[in-house]
Amino acid sequence: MSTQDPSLNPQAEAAIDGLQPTVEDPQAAAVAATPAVRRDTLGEGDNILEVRELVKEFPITKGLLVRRRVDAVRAVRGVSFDVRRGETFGLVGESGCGKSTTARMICRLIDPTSGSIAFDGRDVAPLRRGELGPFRRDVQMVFQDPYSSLNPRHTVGSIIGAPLDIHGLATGQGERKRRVQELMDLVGLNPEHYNRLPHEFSGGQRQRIGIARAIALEPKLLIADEPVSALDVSIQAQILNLLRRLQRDLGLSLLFIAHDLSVVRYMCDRIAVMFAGEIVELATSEELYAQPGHPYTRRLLDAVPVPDPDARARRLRARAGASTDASAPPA
Ligand SMILES: Nc1ncnc2c1ncn2[C@@H]1O[C@H](COP(=O)(O)OP(=O)(O)OP(=O)(O)O)[C@@H](O)[C@H]1O
Repeated sequence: MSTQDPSLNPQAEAAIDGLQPTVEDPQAAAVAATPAVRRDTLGEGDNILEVRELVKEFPITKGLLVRRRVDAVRAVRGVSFDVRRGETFGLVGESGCGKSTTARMICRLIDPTSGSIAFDGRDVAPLRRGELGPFRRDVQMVFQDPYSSLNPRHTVGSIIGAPLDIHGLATGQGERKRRVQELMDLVGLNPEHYNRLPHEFSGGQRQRIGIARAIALEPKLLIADEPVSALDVSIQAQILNLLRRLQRDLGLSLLFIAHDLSVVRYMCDRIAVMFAGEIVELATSEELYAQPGHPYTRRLLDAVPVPDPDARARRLRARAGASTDASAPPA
């Protein structure tokens, strides 16, 4: 798989690919068996993105000389949702529920098995690599791990400037440097550090580099895949504030992916809760927190830390049954 971006360390993909399936859990099966409550709002409003019945199966093959498909991991099982222009839409669920796979399909980093992805009114799911040019400019991604998603041998200037080069948007070296330094300033980095290498920056600063690279092409939709999970708690709020400010100032639509409902609540207008490759609930932030409709959502809410002596017991209860394995999902 190629993203055509030399500044993107292949480990960024490997970090997502290397996920280990979690242990199957009978309690999780009981949760999944409960009928899904859907306060769905499909088809309303001015949508920048419309995802319908998106499916991703990863084949499981056997054989040394001739690979035979024996089964498939159904990572995403018919997911549908809309992202409205200018809104922050949250996709939340535990590790392994299919959030990153959904994001990677929407960006067309991987091909969907079936389903449609309408961006700005046009279905991009059937487009071939060579036909994705303008779409690649309009949809950009911020990755989870700022340590492995930046090429350690490239300077910050070349990392942030790479999308400008690829899309031929910088007319000369001076113009390119001016634009990159403008972006560095916008995300709170010192423009003087243009020639520094990623290892000279802290985790939070590296994530700012990743964000500057993602907004370099002035995208319409930014997909942030767990952008603060790898950062110290003290730094997380700074990066979330930066994303909120950019979203507001640049008029971005934001698809925000997280496993932590407390983070999503702070960021999002509407939230979709994913479980075992499906969306089990979709509601506005206020609705979801005031009246969670699905038992799984209630368990995720139970896991949110609260300054309460009983919180630990609730967290342990939630953790006891909160793992899913997409290769052997609940019935
Ligand atoms: N390339 C792949 N080949 C086979 N299975 C895969 C592949 N990529 C992901 N999976 C499986 O698909 C399921 C969903 O993975 P995905 O990375 O989308 O989950 P996630 O919700 O984003 O988790 P996390 O929050 O840990 O990133 C997992 O069971 C994972 O092991």
